[in-house]
Amino acid sequence: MTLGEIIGSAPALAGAALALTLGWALWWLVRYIRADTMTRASIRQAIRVRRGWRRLAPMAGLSVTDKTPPAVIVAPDGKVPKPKVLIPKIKVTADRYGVLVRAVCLPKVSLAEFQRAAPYLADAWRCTRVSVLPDKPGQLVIRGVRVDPLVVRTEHTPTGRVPEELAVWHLGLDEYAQPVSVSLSDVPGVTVAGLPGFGKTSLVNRLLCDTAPSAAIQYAVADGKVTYSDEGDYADLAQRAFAFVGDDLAEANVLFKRLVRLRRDRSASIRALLGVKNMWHVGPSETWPLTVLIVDEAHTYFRDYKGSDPQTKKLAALAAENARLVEDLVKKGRSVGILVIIATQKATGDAIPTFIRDVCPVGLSFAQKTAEAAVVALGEDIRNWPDANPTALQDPAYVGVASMAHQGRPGFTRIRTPYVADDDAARIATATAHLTRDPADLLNDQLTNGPGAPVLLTK
Ligand SMILES: Nc1ncnc2c1ncn2[C@@H]1O[C@H](COP(=O)(O)OP(=O)(O)OP(=O)(O)O)[C@@H](O)[C@H]1O
Repeated sequence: MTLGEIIGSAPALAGAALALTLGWALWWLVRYIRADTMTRASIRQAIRVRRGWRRLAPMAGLSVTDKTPPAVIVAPDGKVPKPKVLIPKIKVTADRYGVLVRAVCLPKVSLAEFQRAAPYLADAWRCTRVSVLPDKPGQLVIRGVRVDPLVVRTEHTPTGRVPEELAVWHLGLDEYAQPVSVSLSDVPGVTVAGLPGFGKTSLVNRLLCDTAPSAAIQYAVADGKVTYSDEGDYADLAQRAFAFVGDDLAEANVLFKRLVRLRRDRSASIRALLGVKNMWHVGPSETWPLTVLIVDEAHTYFRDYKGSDPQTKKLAALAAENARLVEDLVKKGRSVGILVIIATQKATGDAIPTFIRDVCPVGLSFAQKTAEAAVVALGEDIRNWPDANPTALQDPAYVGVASMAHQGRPGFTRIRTPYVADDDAARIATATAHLTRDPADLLNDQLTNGPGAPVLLTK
């Protein structure tokens, strides 16, 4: 191409560049207009972060001076080039809650330096909270939240579709608006505690609504707050449960025994029927469903009855046996696909006996009144994490916010759980009621009609 031709095509090139720029600007404008108010504010924030980065980074100690002279030591005019100040390259994206900044590390400007600078970045970016975590090798991800995700109420409308992953409980958003979920395949027991009216039922509703469309899960409910199944929080969900008991200790005892028998029978037959020792190696199925026992207002079933009259003694014996049976399910149920969820609003040691609480790998607590109650709910370690202590969640703004302990990980995570309306829960339960089966019947069917040698079941 000759110089003349290049000069001749310049207007066309300039036109193409202008069209591209206009197209890009239009795309951004449409994105901005279509976004909700919170996201718009974050988009403006992201622009400020990008614009101000070159000045802010050196001031926050996030730059490094490259003193090595370039290949040409002395420029033609005789001046020695100045050492170069390098600053980490960043890429900024925005969402409803704030900005996500990916930064490339430099020598001596890495995770520790960014973490040290986090409070300055939070001030400069007008964020309530900034966290810095490693991303890919040599890269970091900085999360800055403009709005505290814990105080923004969210809602969840269940789809009624079979979940892609049954054994995942999507709990909500953490304090950096990142989704938090727990894998139920690793979890034999979950405890949920908290003052009345702070969101325990809504949390359990979400699990039920999201998983109920699958035939590979069955539920049993013991609700200590009611006497009959048509009362209380689980009234609408009862149709999707293969067993339901109210506050009668003896009835609960029968249900717990029934489930311990199922646990034993599954243990005895799992190798013959599934060919594995752990159900999670093949996953739950319609014939071997994940069996979830929900014990709400657990205090009713486990509390310490004191007194020497025959009636009190009988109740004390039943309560002690109930605790032992539930402990059996939590300790030995995981590998055969039994999960126990224990909820309580009482914050005394006998609401969830410590020998049960300590074998539940996941513990959640909504607001609590006292430090002792927080320890009862989440264990002694919560004393070392004052920021995450559920006693700090008593403000009405924190209805629906829980602090979570996850065994195997240090510390606690605070989670904004979404509200699930009772009507939605009822709709899902009605639509999926036909999937309800007793797992013990399913097991017996398989043993009678299925492959493998007959297995001796417990009496
Ligand atoms: N995640 C949430 N987000 C916003 N509001 C919520 C949330 N969960 C519950 N609420 C509000 O709090 C009210 C009580 O919630 P919920 O019944 O779940 O509390 P609870 O802890 O189960 O109480 P109780 O122990 O008395 O059963 C709900 O009707 C709703 O208005």
